[in-house]
Amino acid sequence: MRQPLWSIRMVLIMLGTLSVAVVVGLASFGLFGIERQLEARRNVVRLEQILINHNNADNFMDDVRADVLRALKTADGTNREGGDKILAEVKHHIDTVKTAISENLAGAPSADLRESYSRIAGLAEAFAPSGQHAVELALEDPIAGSANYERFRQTFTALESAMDDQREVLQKKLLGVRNDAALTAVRVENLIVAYSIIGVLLLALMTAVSVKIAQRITTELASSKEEANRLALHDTLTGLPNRAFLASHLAKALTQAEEQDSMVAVLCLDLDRFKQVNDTLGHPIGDALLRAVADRIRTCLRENDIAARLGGDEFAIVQSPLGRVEEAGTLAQRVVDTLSKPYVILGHQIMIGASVGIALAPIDTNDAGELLKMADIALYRAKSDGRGLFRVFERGMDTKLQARRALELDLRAAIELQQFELHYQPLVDVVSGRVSGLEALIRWKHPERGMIGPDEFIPLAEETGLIVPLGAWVLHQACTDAVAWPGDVKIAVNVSPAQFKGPELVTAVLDALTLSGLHPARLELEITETALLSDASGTVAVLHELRAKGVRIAMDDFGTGYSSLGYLRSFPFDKIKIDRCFVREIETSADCKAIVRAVTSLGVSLGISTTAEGVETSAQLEHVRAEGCDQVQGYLFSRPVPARDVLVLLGHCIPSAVHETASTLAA
Ligand SMILES: Nc1nc2c(ncn2[C@@H]2O[C@@H]3COP(=O)(O)O[C@H]4[C@@H](O)[C@H](n5cnc6c(=O)[nH]c(N)nc65)O[C@@H]4COP(=O)(O)O[C@H]3[C@H]2O)c(=O)[nH]1
Repeated sequence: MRQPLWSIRMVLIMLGTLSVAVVVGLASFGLFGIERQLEARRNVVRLEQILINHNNADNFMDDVRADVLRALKTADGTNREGGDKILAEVKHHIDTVKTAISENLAGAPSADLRESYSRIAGLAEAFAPSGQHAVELALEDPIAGSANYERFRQTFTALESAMDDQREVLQKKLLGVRNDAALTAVRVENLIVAYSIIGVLLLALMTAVSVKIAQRITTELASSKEEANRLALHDTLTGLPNRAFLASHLAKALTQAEEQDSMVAVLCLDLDRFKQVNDTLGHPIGDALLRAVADRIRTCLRENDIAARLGGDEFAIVQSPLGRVEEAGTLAQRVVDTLSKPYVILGHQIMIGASVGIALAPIDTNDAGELLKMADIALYRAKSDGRGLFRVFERGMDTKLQARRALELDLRAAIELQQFELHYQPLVDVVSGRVSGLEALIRWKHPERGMIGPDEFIPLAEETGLIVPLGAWVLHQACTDAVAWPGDVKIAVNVSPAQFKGPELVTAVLDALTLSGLHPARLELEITETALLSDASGTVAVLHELRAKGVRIAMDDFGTGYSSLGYLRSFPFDKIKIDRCFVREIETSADCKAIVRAVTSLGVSLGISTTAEGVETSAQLEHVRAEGCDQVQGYLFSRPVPARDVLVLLGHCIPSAVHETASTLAA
């Protein structure tokens, strides 16, 4: 966009400069031409004036000659008075001649004229006394006067012929300057005409160029307006239509469907695991992945369907016209399958999935906004049902969802407001009966609902990613509380599989240890086998990193997963916690008893200690102890207690509970 505007500016600047140059040129030329014309006129006038002076001088010379002749004729010495009068006239005429000649000399416009006039002025100087002298002598002695007249006549004739020659020269010169003036006038006129033509042509050229530029600017403005409109309705990253475009398209599709008695489906889709990709591999890869997803979605559509990006990793499709409800399901499944295939982005092999929610018009509603909301509700259901699938909106879905959404909002606020507290449940050493550790168990002190247990909000926190800040808080709080306990008492903290997905876990653990000052060997992290299910190698690497810092790692809820034994091989755990479901039935179920036995003996052979969870009765304690468990945990010893009661609990309750049992057993 910048390039054309620059070139237009350059053309305008060049044309402007050219026009100014032409105008200045024409003006200077006009002034110059006028000046030359005036100069030529001045030369003509000057020469005409000289010629007039010249002719005057000539006439006066004739008068001098006549006066002198008259003086000679009347010279008889008797008429002295008349002679003096003639002499005065001669003097007067001679002065007039000399004045005219010297004026011409002064005003001569060229060097040659000046030179000849100075010669003539010399002759005039010589002729003046000879004329006077001739008259004076004639008055006194007519004979001598007559001889003297001869000398006067000669100087006079020389002057006369010089004057005649000069007149000829003057006339020729006058003719020349007149011609010159006429020629200059013609030339100036011609050039003015030529320049006027150039000016007019330039004006025409400028007008044409200006029109062209104006046209170009108009076209560019129109196309940039078009581009702005396109940008306003499209997502810049993927090129797909955006939410505004989708809304207007959906409104049109709904009207059309009503007229044609057909249906419209809205499919809202969300990418599974996109956030992790973005967080771990960086935004450039996240962006490239979104572009690839958009391309794949395009391939799933029919001609009339449109897909839009609503923001982040959320997309929507409007499928219209729709003949049968099943068509929406087919499209949704196609999208899920297409998007779940592996991607190779900038050398990274990436696997993500997609969940889709569908709402239908007119079955669910005819309102565009409502339809989008319903598709979103169905999407939410698809995600909570396990992801990688689609769900069609059903009445009643929204009530559950709204409750879930409300809980999510509450949970976010609770993290901000720190409405959580940790309770601690002792882990008792079977042999010594000592409390060798405590497990931190989170509680939510809800301002309206009272104390909420972790089962109600931990899954939601895991799903929404809120487990990351929440887990960091638990680690920090547990370590801080544990510092106040006796040095040989350990603290066990649950770590969710979701906490392994980002890079934050190691930092959170190390920060908690550093800030609290707790020795790493006193911290035990409890992880479930689910953490090892996806991206096992990444999780194992994190576990090794933590173990290298001195932190202990325990496998929690052992026996409830799918391939527990296999996971035991993937990492050298420090402890196995046998799930309470086996302990609960240890007295009645031979299987449970056998499993507890198998796990404890496995622990012995692998060098891993074992803890029995959920020991509620002395009989259960008796059994797990007989099977070889090292540690026990359960309501028999204590329910989880607030931090403030831990020291009391460490001092009194537990040892007596175990010792009682121990002595019972001994007896
Ligand atoms: N019936 C019965 N139950 C017993 C007995 N002894 C202990 N329990 C309960 O068993 C759960 C033991 O923790 P868990 O298996 O790690 O199971 C925990 C753990 O998976 C999770 N959880 C708790 N706190 C946290 C936390 O801070 N972070 C994470 N990620 N998960 C947590 O929530 C689960 C439930 O915790 P709670 O409700 O506190 O439930 C606790 C505890 O109160 C017993 O004798 N009988």
